Amino acid sequence: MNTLDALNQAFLVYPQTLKQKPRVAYAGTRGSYGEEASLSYFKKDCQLFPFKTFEDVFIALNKGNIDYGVLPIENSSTGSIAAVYDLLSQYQYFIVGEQEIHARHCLLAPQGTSLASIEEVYSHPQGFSQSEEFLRDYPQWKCIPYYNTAIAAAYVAEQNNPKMAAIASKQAGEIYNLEILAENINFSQTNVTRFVIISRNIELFQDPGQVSIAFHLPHRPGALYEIIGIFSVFSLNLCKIESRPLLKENWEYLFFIDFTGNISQNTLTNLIPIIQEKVEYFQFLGYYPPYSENNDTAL
Ligand SMILES: O=C(O)C(=O)C[C@]1(C(=O)O)C=C[C@@H](O)C=C1
Repeated sequence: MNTLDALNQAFLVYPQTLKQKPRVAYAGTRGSYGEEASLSYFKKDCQLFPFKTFEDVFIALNKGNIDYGVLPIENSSTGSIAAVYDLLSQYQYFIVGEQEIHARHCLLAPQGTSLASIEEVYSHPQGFSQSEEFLRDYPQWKCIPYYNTAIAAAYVAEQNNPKMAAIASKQAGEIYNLEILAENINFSQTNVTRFVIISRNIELFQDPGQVSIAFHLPHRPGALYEIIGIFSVFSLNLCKIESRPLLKENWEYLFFIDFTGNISQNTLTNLIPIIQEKVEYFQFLGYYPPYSENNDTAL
């Protein structure tokens, strides 16, 4: 089914409501930011399925074993999470919502450990980059990338070795009985990670106001300028542009755009064909309620 037909079909059942106790997949384990984002979005009324990697979440969705996936897409201080953008284009699933989480990282180690005994630190690469300034004071530490912040904390707890520490949430420290050697080590004190909720189908929950699309442009002068101009004509507000390399063509890119504005079914059915005409490839990623702190759109 083409994008417009799928979108119009979704409008027939708008607004959709979440089914009871949806099966929700996230990357991590207990105490991860992914778990926190899932529980915050689904208001604890869900069955949680933790997986090791971001791609495992897409695979579970593909198998039909779960209803929704929850994935980090962007951090306020380190920017886009490129792997998730690439997976979104690869798997062609849809964003149906978003959730923001304050990521307050801690340095965690087995009880009784001192800073001086640490030699190795485990975390997700995002945990390291968001704590870059703190880590600069300890150049002797070896930073070892791990699947996820909380999986790293669980591993350090299991090893029970005073040479090892993890960067993860305070909650992970409590769950795995680790000592908190330093708190709030993220360099930005407003460190927020934005998660997207993905589904196999387009689902339109109450008051969607943000659209995400991706496209590949012909390589000619003015191609991007012309697309950007369309948003201006429709009085739409561009919130984010990201570009990712196209694997089959060196130095060519897939552009991801998020926009908001006064968007109706009519706006989308007029806008999408105009964009499609100007691009070589178009992917509709979703029309969903933008995050707000007292957001309970899904339930
Ligand atoms: O969910 C977690 O705990 C993760 O390790 C993943 C992740 C990420 O990839 O951005 C999630 C939130 C924080 O930004 C740091 C790490």
